Amino acid sequence: MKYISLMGATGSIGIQTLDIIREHPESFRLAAFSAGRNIRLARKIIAEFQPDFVSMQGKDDAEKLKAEFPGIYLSYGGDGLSGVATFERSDIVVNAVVGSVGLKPTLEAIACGKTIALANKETLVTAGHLVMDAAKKNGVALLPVDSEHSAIFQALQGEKAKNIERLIITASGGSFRDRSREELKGVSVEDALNHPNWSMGAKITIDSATMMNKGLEVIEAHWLFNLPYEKIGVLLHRESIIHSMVEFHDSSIIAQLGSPDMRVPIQYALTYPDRLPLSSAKRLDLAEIGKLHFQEMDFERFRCLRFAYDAGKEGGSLPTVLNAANEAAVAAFLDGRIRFLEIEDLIESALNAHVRIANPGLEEILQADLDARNFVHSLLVKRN
Ligand SMILES: NC(=O)C1=CN([C@@H]2O[C@H](COP(=O)(O)OP(=O)(O)OC[C@H]3O[C@@H](n4cnc5c(N)ncnc54)[C@H](OP(=O)(O)O)[C@@H]3O)[C@@H](O)[C@H]2O)C=CC1
Ligand SMILES: CC(=O)[C@@H](O)[C@H](O)COP(=O)(O)O
Ligand SMILES: [Mn+2]
Repeated sequence: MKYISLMGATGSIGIQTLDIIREHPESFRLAAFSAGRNIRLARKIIAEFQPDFVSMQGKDDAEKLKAEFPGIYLSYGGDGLSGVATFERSDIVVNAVVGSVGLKPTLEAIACGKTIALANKETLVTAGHLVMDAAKKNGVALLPVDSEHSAIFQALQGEKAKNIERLIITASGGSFRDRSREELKGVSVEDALNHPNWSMGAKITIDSATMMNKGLEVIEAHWLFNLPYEKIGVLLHRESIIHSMVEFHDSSIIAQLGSPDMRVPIQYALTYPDRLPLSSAKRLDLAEIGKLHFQEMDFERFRCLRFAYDAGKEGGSLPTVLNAANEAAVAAFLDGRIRFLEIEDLIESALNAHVRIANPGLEEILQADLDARNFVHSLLVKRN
């Protein structure tokens, strides 16, 4: 029996993690979870899974639930997230919150020796050096949940890192993969949220459409697999059947395939190095699929991908700024305050304005994150 702390239980990854726990009650128990503002779903999760510890984003919501469930320990805000991440009984922490708010609790969970199942890529983009150093120092396993990284992790089982030629991260192209830059000028939020292959939270769906998601994933892969950016490539693959590949020195390529279903990589992170059946997963019928398509990535068309490679290569505090500016810009787009192509303009301005810090500590990272958000907000105020 593995005891699980789930950060972000009410989101897309969180709900699918609960599906896995529900399917395997003999293997997993939900010990603690956090939610943001969705108290209705949090209430249902408590009733079904009877966890020991729950945290809500807001104090009012935590107090309401405390009155309804007096037997459960309730907390809120940053302290609550820390409480979930470090909950004594838990063996594994699934980080499924969205954004760099996931960084501090991840570091705290690592300091307590918890295994981390990481969906929250912003954590590694914001402070990959701190997270990887802490994991190494504490002997903690960081298991990828992101589908591409899970694919690479699976392809690397039994392989030696020295034999890797390069990683090939696949990209669906997102909601606007067939539109020119000219056609992107007037796209709506609704159009952008219509991902062709995956049903995901709003922020990552917009990141897929701008291709920032792939940029964040390149940086995530750099940290998880300890490879230079020159060895990490991106390939457009519209079907999202091959979730990523590893090419070795001898020219062999190992790929992981499957229907686009996040429950597969989530479950693999929870069962690793073992596997369990997954009754709900749709099996691939390759004969029915017939053909798979691949295409070179266009860095002019997808400027955010170029920003991410450049920020990752330069390192220091720049990836922190890339991520924070992106979070602020995507939130503004989702609020209807800016147009789609302005997301990349805001990020570019924040990157240009940032005064670089070579090897930032946690306080400097948190400050750079805050400053980048404030910078984007100041630009938004000026333009209104
Ligand atoms: N969805 C997917 O298929 C994939 C997602 N990922 C990554 O996984 C992470 C989660 O994505 P996804 O599940 O789509 O996101 P969602 O937006 O669906 O869910 C986010 C979760 O985080 C909670 N949350 C949001 N802000 C805060 C906050 N400030 N404090 C505490 N909790 C908060 C939300 O609570 P509430 O809803 O209650 O407000 C919700 O539970 C992201 O980093 C994403 O990039 C990676 C690969 C695939
Ligand atoms: C499911 C998952 O891991 C997402 O990150 C997904 O990869 C998004 O798809 P694209 O970014 O390739 O459009
Ligand atoms: Mn992914």
